[in-house]
Amino acid sequence: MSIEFEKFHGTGNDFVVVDADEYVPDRGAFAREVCDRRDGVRLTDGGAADGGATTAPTDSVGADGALFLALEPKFSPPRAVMTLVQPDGSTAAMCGNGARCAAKWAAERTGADTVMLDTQAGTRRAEISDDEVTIEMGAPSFAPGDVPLAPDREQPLVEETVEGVEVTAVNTGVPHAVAFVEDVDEVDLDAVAPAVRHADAFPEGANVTFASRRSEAGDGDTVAFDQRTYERGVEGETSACGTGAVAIAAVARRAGEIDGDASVGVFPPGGRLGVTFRGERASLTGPAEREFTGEISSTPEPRRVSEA
Ligand SMILES: N[C@@H](CCC[C@H](N)C(=O)O)C(=O)O
Repeated sequence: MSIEFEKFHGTGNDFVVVDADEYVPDRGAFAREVCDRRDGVRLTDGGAADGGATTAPTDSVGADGALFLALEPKFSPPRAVMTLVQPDGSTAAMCGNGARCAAKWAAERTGADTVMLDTQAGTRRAEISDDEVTIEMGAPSFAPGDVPLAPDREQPLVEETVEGVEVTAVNTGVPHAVAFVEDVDEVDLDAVAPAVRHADAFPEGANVTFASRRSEAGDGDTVAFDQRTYERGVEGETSACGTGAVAIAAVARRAGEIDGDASVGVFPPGGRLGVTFRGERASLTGPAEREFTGEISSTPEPRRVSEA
């Protein structure tokens, strides 16, 4: 069995995009296989890709997740149902950069410049231009039940020490523990983030996002932050995280560090993301690009639990 895919990235956060009509009986097993940075999707010459043909390690690309997209083009604007399956086989309710890639994918198929995306975190409107996609991200929530925090917790977790790191917990579609530090590049993410990601405070886990404020903002931004995020499901650092960028802006806003209408530039290792607010609702802007298309030569079949 072989299936077609497209490889996209949003500010360096990269995804294998699969039309939901393709036969993938076990999405978790598929994502574990194709996202593997060593043995997953690989580039071959001429920009095509094949899941099993190439062996040169320098050509390995993997991905931060597999996006399954079900297009419903008969609506105006067109809609797509987005499901993100992560490299560990788990499903995430929302992905800011993945949603921007999904919107670009749907726009390329339909010619529309507005797309509605149905995610597990809600329906999100996306506006697509030549080089950027802006997506509505909803209202970030600090409420203990929304993050979620431990069931006996009644107050938001704000500037509290969790596993040695002072964090604020917010849900921007998925949970984030946000820590402001002097310099994100000084943080040993692999050493400190896993304990926070798995802390009892977060019964469903959390993405761990570090931020430091830049002394100057540019590009029309009112304020700018550097970002590094350790992602749940990837279990490592990614080049960018859209929900993390919104989380930084939301926590800074809650702390009164930025004005309600500020245009916030967030700089993960992969580039720049823009965050703005209309009332309590956030929007996320950044580049989304198709890198190449290909076929994956084998589709993992569902495994019995005893084989897993
Ligand atoms: N990279 C994403 C976030 C994906 C979900 C996350 N790993 C989780 O499990 O919550 C983004 O751009 O927002």
